[in-house]
Amino acid sequence: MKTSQIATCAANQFAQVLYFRHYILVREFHVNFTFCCTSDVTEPLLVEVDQIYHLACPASPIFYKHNPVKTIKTNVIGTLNMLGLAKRVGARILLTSTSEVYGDPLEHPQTEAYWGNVNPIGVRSCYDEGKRVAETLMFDYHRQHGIEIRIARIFNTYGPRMNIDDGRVVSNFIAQAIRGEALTVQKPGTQTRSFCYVADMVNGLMKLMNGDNTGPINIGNPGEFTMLELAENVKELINPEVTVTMTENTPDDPRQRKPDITKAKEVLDWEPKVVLRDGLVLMEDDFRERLAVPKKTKA
Ligand SMILES: O=C(O)[C@H]1O[C@H](OP(=O)(O)OP(=O)(O)OC[C@H]2O[C@@H](n3ccc(=O)[nH]c3=O)[C@H](O)[C@@H]2O)[C@H](O)[C@@H](O)[C@@H]1O
Repeated sequence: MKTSQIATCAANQFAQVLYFRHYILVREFHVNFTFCCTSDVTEPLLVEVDQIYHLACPASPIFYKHNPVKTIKTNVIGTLNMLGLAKRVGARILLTSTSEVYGDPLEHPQTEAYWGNVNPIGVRSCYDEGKRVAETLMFDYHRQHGIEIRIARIFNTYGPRMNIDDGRVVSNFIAQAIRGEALTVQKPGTQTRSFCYVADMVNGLMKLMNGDNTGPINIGNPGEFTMLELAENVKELINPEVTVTMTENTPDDPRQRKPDITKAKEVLDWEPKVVLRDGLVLMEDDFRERLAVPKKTKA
């Protein structure tokens, strides 16, 4: 029996990420996937589906901080609408939550049992607290109405087809290196992130959707890098001639982030396969093509 699925997307900037996720789903995993990107999930959606990938929300801090009211509406009203849809048609719904629910974590690495350290009134709160409310709504609908839910906590995803001007660190550094511009490391540069290649991420999401566990489950790559280390890797792999410049950071930037993926391994039999240096090269190829800057051939 064919399963009909939709994926939601609320903002143009996230559509790029969603697009390549969808592209990989269809081309690499050969699933039956009806892509239904509404212009705005804060409006009700009337479709008949079996599975809902609720991905909607701008994910780049620059974009979500640009319109915080719209961001939190997407997380709260958008999630309510998608849960309403799931209830009406009896669909299973997967929410892409985020490592941001752990805030600036005091536990390291982060397990799903950690409740987080989040500023409720800061400039990132529209996203962090928005996703926390979205998780709450998912579990309330599950307990009260018996909706089948799945929650993934995504840790920094990167890969080909990402918006070149997305503003997040991997796309920034790769575009800067290709253009021969200085890599902008935000201070202090010792803050860490764990970067997961998009194909690994999509594989994890699909296993979660089609498995038996509600989650929340961390989906991420435990390889942890400081932003200075990331810059050095990009420089070495893409353009050894570029410099690294230190720039001002933004409020509430988490100082460390690394997923404990024990649960994903046990429950989903999933772990990431692509190491950062391989993923960066795959992303470089795609960015070079779109920026029309071919790789220099050695003389
Ligand atoms: O994937 C996640 O877990 C979450 O992380 C992101 O937030 P963040 O990790 O802060 O994403 P970036 O903007 O890529 O920043 C990562 C680090 O790089 C630094 N950075 C960013 C941009 C830049 O040009 N240079 C630079 O050093 C930032 O200060 C930060 O410490 C977003 O909030 C969400 O997309 C997502 O849910």
